[in-house]
Amino acid sequence: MVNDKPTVALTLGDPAGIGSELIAKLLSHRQVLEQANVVLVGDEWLWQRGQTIAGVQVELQPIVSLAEARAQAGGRPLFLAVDSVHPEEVEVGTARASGGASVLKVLDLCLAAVRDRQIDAICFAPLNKHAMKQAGMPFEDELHYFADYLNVDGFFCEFNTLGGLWTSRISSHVPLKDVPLYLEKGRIKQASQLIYRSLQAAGVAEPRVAVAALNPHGGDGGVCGREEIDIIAPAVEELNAEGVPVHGPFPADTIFLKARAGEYDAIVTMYHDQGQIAIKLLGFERGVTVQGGLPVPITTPAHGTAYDIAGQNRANVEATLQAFHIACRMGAAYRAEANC
Ligand SMILES: NC(=O)C1=CN([C@@H]2O[C@H](COP(=O)(O)OP(=O)(O)OC[C@H]3O[C@@H](n4cnc5c(N)ncnc54)[C@H](O)[C@@H]3O)[C@@H](O)[C@H]2O)C=CC1
Ligand SMILES: NCC(=O)COP(=O)(O)O
Repeated sequence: MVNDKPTVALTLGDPAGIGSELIAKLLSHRQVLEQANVVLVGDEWLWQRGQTIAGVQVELQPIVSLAEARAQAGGRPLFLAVDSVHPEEVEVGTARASGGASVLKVLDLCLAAVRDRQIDAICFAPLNKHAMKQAGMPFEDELHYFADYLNVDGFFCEFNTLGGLWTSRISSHVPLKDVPLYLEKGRIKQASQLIYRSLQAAGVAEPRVAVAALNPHGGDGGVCGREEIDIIAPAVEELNAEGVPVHGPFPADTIFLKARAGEYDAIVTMYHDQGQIAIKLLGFERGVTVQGGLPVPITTPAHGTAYDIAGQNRANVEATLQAFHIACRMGAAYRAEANC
């Protein structure tokens, strides 16, 4: 029987990491089933292993295709079993091509289903970019893979969220030495516009967005680098002139203090660790990554595969729970948009 809840696909992530134990813990939370029709997509043996590690037992209802997820939803979480990797191909705590290929196979199924509106959102357990590259993924990360799969031609970037604070990025999973190559006025404007509009769509009428500088002390008048003067400040000025009121550039080592004090809703960061170190220090257990700029909702915890603790039942499930909550909210909006 079809109900009003969003239908959210969960995946087990990289089979050598903490994903399967996290999803077992997640599905043992009663509130999860109240929020959404959940469909787990993954290998049966890996799901069993996750439950054993987590010390939980959750009854699932098998389905044979994501096309039946909506109609079958109602009671227990649904389970679409796939054959993506075998136990002997997995060494816990080690990145392998077999693990990367498994992740890609499962994600492909989910991407097609969310694109075709058979489901409303994806929340994936941590994957491993090294393993995915070993499996032949030709992109810098999964976000580029998703964008390619979904034929996205606009700007996209990861958003990292912690409660009410969001970040977007000019550059992401690239070597630090290449970061300046990404520092273009156009990209800064697009990353600012994307987070501004996304916050508005999420109900923040007038988002307060700050743009971080690149260099120490915001370049210190040009003696510590000129990107602020030549690129970032002109981008901010143009944005303001075009009706996107963002502020900055601000020295990156202190702007998060202002955000923590509640002065900003979002910070546009110039590179991965500039935002992630701050966000993870502010709340490692609660951080979520939202795949920004895609036409479909996809979320994941901000932490990774944690190979060092995989299989030990030490993985904290809180960030996965938060990622699931956000997937539910975004999935409900995605579904409502289709019904308009
Ligand atoms: N959601 C996703 O798919 C993400 C995937 N990654 C990928 O994960 C892989 C490993 O990345 P790392 O930089 O080593 O970061 P990581 O987050 O996997 O691990 C960093 C440290 O945090 C700890 N940790 C992580 N999650 C935890 C949890 N839930 N509970 C308790 N402790 C936890 C780990 O034990 C480790 O000591 C990389 O391939 C990266 O690309 C990274 C971030 C997000
Ligand atoms: N898989 C999501 C992801 O990698 C996001 O986290 P981060 O690497 O951007 O920190």
